Amino acid sequence: MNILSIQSHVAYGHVGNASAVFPMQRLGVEVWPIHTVQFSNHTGYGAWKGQVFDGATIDELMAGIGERGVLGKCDGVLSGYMGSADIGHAILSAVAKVREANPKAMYCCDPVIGDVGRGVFVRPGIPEFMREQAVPAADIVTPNQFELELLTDVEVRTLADAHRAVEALRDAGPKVVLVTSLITNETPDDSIDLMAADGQGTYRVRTPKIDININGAGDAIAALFFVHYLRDGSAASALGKAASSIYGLLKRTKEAGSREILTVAAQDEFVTPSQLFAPEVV
Ligand SMILES: Nc1ncnc2c1ncn2[C@@H]1O[C@H](COP(=O)(O)OP(=O)(O)O)[C@@H](O)[C@H]1O
Ligand SMILES: Cc1ncc(COP(=O)(O)O)c(C=O)c1O
Repeated sequence: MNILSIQSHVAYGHVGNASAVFPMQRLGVEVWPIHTVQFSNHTGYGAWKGQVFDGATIDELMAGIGERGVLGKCDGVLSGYMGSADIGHAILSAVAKVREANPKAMYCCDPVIGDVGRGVFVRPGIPEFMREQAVPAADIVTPNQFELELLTDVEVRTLADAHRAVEALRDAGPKVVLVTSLITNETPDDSIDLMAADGQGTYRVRTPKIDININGAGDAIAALFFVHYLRDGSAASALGKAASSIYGLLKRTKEAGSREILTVAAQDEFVTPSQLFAPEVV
């Protein structure tokens, strides 16, 4: 399997492609990473150095890959944090090129806009771009609860609200939705939920909440969910596997007291999670 992964990259630590690429490789996937930025470290540190690339750079790399004649072998495109609408347009043009060469290729869009604690943290224009262009073009989307609410205008307080919002998002285009970090009024204080739907059903996984606040978990779970969905063709199966792997990864990270997720040291969690969480139909 070959996946084109267009995301931010950091030299030190694990967010964006630096969080998503290795877990996919560890699962045996050939990954073609294109970086939208190259920073020293993630922005959670408050200071960083490096460059933001532009749409033309992505177009150029896509043209080069196209010249190798391999786009027909690309099974999927994964995108994350976009940086600017210009980069967003280049990502959608990359998706179109891949689909032209392989009509069966899927596009998984992590519609990074913000989260419940921080609010919107992307540049002006990006929320509208996600809503009007990226989400309708995607086969799979992986919003957190904040992004789900923003993209659908549905306030999610109950499980029924979550169902309504997920169906509204599916009506907008993507047939598969994974909601991360979902807290409804039914979620116990010591737990965190994930929900996934694919038209065959809607499923939930509930794991313990770990006392850790870390960057890059969303990037890794979107990558794992995408790979497992492409392989298994089932949101329930992909949800159970991806959620179990991320829980194991974060548990090991907490035990080690690390500021960065243990993408390398805890890599066995990607293949054989130490604890398996089975999805329930909701
Ligand atoms: N503190 C935590 N405890 C348990 N699981 C967590 C925790 N933080 C993140 N996760 C897991 O990682 C997933 C992705 O995290 P999320 O916060 O949505 O990503 P990000 O903010 O990095 O995009 C969550 O759905 C959850 O399964
Ligand atoms: C460049 C870059 N990409 C991606 C991320 C992903 O962060 P998070 O997992 O918190 O959404 C961050 C977070 O700091 C970042 O700095």
